[in-house]
Amino acid sequence: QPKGFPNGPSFALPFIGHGYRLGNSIIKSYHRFRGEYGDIFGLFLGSSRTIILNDFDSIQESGFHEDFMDRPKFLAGLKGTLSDGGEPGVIFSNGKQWSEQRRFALRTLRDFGFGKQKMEEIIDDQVSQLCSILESKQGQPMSVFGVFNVSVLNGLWSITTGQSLSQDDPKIQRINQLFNESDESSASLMFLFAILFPNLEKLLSKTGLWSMKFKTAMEEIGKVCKQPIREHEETFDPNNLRDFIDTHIQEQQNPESGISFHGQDGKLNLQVVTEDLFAAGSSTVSMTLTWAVLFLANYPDIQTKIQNEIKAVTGGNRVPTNSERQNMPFTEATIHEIQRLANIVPNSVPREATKDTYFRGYFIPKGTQIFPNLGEVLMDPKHFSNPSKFDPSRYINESGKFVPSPYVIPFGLGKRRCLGETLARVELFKFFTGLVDHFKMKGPVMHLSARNVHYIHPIDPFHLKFALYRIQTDNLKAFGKF
Ligand code: HEM
Repeated sequence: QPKGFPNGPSFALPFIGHGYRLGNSIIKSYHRFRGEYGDIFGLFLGSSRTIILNDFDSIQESGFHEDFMDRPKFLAGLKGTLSDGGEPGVIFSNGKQWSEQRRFALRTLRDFGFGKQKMEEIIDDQVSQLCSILESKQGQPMSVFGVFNVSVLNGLWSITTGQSLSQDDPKIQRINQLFNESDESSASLMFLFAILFPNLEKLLSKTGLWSMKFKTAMEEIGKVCKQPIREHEETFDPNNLRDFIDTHIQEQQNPESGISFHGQDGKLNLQVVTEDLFAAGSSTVSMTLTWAVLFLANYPDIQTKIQNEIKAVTGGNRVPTNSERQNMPFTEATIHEIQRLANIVPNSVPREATKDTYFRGYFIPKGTQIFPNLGEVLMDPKHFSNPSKFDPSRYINESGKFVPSPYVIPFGLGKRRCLGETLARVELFKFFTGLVDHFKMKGPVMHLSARNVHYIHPIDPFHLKFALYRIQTDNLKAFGKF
């Protein structure tokens, strides 16, 4: 490594770098390296020079460091290329076009409300459909793995396209299947292989010997998203903006809008931003909810406490509204604690140094990948006493108020922090209270300690399936729409 670069493990091998030192859990290995080399350590992931940031202060500072704003180019060109050669969309885009599309998407999601369709109503509808499906199981043991996927996807479909689909609609079922395939593929060794050796991957897929499922799934998701965009372009009415897609089309027609909305670039950006919302906003929310069920099933007292809190706020004949959250400190605290321990995006999304630079006294050469290791902060004993313990009461002060911890950072920190945080928080609250209000969740006692749960790669479906066993739902009550 160059002089002044953060210390880290020695002996990187050609092509795989320190891959051979990571064992079967990257999360555990990083924890060990932090103990050996300190809060910031360096290593080679494949042939990419990388630094891993493991403490709150460095993650926060890096989030605002102007030389660390870009995403790495390893999936470059996957979703098409803009006229300046850049990446479209938000997740993997960079520079001016990233900031324009991000600002637009943030604003549109924040002010969301098209016609009579408010965001909360869309989510309520999904919660209600899901509860009916679970009720139809009549308390029989069932696996909750994947149960939330379609509801969350359906909500996103409504927000982006304005169409409300039923749970068994073939389109939404297909998107769900494709995302499952792409999640499984991106958790596999072959995915790593394809990223390390892109040319070989291209050759294999051209000859039909092997193709990266992640890529084919994402391509098909792209095609599915194209259809409603085409329909919206044909029926667009500037006086009646129906949804996210319409709002983007309006921006494309506005001569004063940013350059990334103009011409073919504008069309490609709409396509990829829509896909990005699906890609970033589906399994993150549904996996968090799945972990929520796992924790609730293992802590029946907490379940009862939340049921009582819901009853106290609503009088027991409806589910709470999003604005009633402030009167439900224990529910808020429990969701906060679930997000801390579920650790859904443990290493966040990587960024890249755009030039040779200095960070906290270290020299960081251009092209270095930066991974904010959020999981280390979420479990840091400096910030959480007995961090392995599932304990929502740690966020409740003496006067019974919910006090969120600044160190619970599942959405990341800085200028590229999660764009869908507001939506995710509403979804988590609505699905969570809807479920607890309807069902008593029981499951086999979790033999895994919270620390072990934390170490399982949360979006690796095989591991989660292994951890979840079966959860039994007992019908408590069903009223009105809910
Ligand atoms: C529990 C749910 C969620 C979690 C834990 C989560 C977490 C994250 C994290 C850690 C990042 C990377 C931040 C960084 O690079 O600093 C991210 C980025 C992003 N998230 Fe989320 N997310 C969630 C839900 C959502 C939802 C619902 C949406 C949208 C519908 C969304 C859209 C995005 C997008 C577009 C980015 C890229 C932002 C950028 O590069 O500027 N996420 N998310």
